[in-house]
Amino acid sequence: MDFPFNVSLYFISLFFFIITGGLGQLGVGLTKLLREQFGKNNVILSDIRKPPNHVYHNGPFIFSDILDFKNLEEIVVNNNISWLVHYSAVLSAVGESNVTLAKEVNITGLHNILDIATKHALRVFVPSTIGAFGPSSPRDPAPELCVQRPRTIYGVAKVHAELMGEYYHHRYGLDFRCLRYPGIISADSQPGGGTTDYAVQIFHAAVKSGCFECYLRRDTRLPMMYIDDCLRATLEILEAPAETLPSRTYNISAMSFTPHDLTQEIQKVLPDFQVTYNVDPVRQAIADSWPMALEDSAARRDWGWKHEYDLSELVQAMLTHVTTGNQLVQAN
Ligand SMILES: NC(=O)c1ccc[n+]([C@@H]2O[C@H](COP(=O)([O-])OP(=O)(O)OC[C@H]3O[C@@H](n4cnc5c(N)ncnc54)[C@H](O)[C@@H]3O)[C@@H](O)[C@H]2O)c1
Ligand SMILES: C[C@@H](O)[C@H](N)C(=O)O
Repeated sequence: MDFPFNVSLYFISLFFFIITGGLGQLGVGLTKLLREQFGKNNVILSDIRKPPNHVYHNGPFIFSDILDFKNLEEIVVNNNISWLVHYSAVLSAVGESNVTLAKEVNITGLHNILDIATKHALRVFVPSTIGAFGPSSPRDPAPELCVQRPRTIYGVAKVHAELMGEYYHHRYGLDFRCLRYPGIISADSQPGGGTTDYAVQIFHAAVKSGCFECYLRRDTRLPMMYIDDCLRATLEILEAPAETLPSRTYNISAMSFTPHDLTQEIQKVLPDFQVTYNVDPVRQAIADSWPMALEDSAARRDWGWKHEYDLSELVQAMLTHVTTGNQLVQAN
């Protein structure tokens, strides 16, 4: 039978997305990717902050505080939302300096998201993190299933999110999907107060001043990923047919490195670049409790996950973006 239009596109366009906490390091990039795939007006970016002009003019933006249940529910209903990507969070370092806020946003906020998603039959994506592991988890690598006793409020809330999402999936049939992201490295968006932020800041310092003071010890090895890989993985798990997902929470991995490894790789391009170390005991203790690598064979097997950026490609991409971005700023 012939159809007068492309049936797969027709079905795809039935998805309407909202991204919570979308003005952070990851949300604007994911919004761009989703809009390319599902249409500009079918993806609403939301946050509690005012967006910069280029974001405001690029597609639908709305104020949404995840702690305001009624307001969020109204947005979901009025916009016929079918997919909720939950990016709002208080990250690891900021969480330790404001535990009350982290509990509210990362635990109470998550409850609101899961209840609204269940009530209105939404699909929901909630990212987890390497921070969901703790000092008693296997560290090199951390498998999908193992002891998870994190020592940060951020990590405790993420384990709670994984378990609650999976519980709602089994109990109420909620289509819950979750990836444990490594530390994410991006050029044109700034990190929001985590332990892995140094791996973004170092590139800006290398290009701007040629020197950087690192708050982690030179031998602190952590799993990391370039933002393009992270966002593509996210799109891939959103698009994966439900029957291909025997798990609802997957590790994804790309590379692991120390500040010293990263410095040496940057020095291949900028030989005069210098790094000094001034260890912050809070962030060092967090990093020491996290895995050095993630084991991600289930994602590779179940939905074909494959990273594209290793350390050398990451450094080339970041230096190119940061340098070009700086030149654009100077030219304007
Ligand atoms: N960036 C990483 O390296 C990384 C790694 C692992 C997991 N993750 C997870 O990915 C998600 C996105 O991370 P990110 O780096 O973009 O975070 P971010 O800290 O940069 O941004 C979080 C956003 O949440 C918003 N927010 C805070 N309170 C809110 C509230 N009450 N209502 C609505 N929005 C609120 C903030 O305004 C901010 O824009 C988070 O869940 C984070 O835990 C990030
Ligand atoms: C790793 C991740 O969850 C975040 N970048 C943090 O350091 O808190």
